[in-house]
Amino acid sequence: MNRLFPVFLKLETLDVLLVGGGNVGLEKLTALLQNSPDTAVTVVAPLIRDEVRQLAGQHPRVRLVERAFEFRDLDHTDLVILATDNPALHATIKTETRQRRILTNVADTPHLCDLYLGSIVQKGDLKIAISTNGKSPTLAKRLREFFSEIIPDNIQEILDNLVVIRERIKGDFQAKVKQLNDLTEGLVKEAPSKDS
Ligand SMILES: C[C@@]1(CC(=O)O)c2cc3[nH]c(cc4nc(cc5[nH]c(cc(n2)[C@H]1CCC(=O)O)[C@@](C)(CC(=O)O)[C@@H]5CCC(=O)O)C(CC(=O)O)=C4CCC(=O)O)c(CCC(=O)O)c3CC(=O)O
Ligand SMILES: NC(=O)C1=CN([C@@H]2O[C@H](COP(=O)(O)OP(=O)(O)OC[C@H]3O[C@@H](n4cnc5c(N)ncnc54)[C@H](O)[C@@H]3O)[C@@H](O)[C@H]2O)C=CC1
Repeated sequence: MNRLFPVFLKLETLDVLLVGGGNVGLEKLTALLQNSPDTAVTVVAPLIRDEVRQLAGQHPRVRLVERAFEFRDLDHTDLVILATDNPALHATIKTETRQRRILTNVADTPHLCDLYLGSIVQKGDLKIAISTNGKSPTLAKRLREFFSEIIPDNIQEILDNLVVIRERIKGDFQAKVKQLNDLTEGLVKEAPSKDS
């Protein structure tokens, strides 16, 4: 059983610290900004890759701090992602964030993580987060590709229509729930095959 509890964070209301600006840092920053482009992210690292700089250039709330991590970087931080090439530093920072009760993801180090990043399917307002319980991020990535392919492109249209219908339906809560369930029943029923 996978005991992780999934949530959808309003990341744009939080202050995120990313320690490390190399390949792994770039991957994590990309994941954050693809989902929540206006997030305030402070990237701290002595060496920052050009791709990270480019990304920061496109996102005004990303701040680059070109020096080694200092404990004061944890002040006024809600969420920390560690992505340096220094595992001993990760362990030291994690001890401090634990004490300060700041949730922390340590890239590629499940036993130090309070949370894992998921593989994310995005189609307009629809978002599906996938976890393999840390067993195979590659399978999570393949499943993302699979779901992106099979979810119809008009899903946003369906959602937009449902918003209108949802606002229009009168009556008590139970009646509203029933109507919405009846309306959407066909969406999950298999389409009849040609010879049936
Ligand atoms: C536990 C977790 C913690 C965390 O990092 O958050 C973790 C851990 C580790 N990742 C490792 C490696 C790789 N990670 C990826 C990719 C992704 N990894 C992501 C999440 C997670 N990775 C969390 C669990 C998620 C879950 O439950 O499934 C994704 C989903 C989200 C994201 O990072 O944004 C993103 C895909 C996004 C997408 O494309 O959809 C690839 C594939 C690739 O890049 O093509 C590889 C190389 C192939 C391989 O090794 O499988 C290693 C070994 C490192 C080493 O060998 O040193 C560890 C450590 C270990 O397993 O012990
Ligand atoms: N590149 C990849 O896809 C993978 C990398 N790894 C491992 O992950 C680790 C990181 O890899 P990369 O991102 O490729 O390394 P990298 O060398 O590209 O980046 C390391 C980053 O950490 C920063 N850093 C180092 N000391 C710091 C400090 N004291 N404070 C703040 N920042 C500091 C550097 O300035 C740099 O920005 C390595 O140990 C690597 O072996 C594991 C699996 C895949």
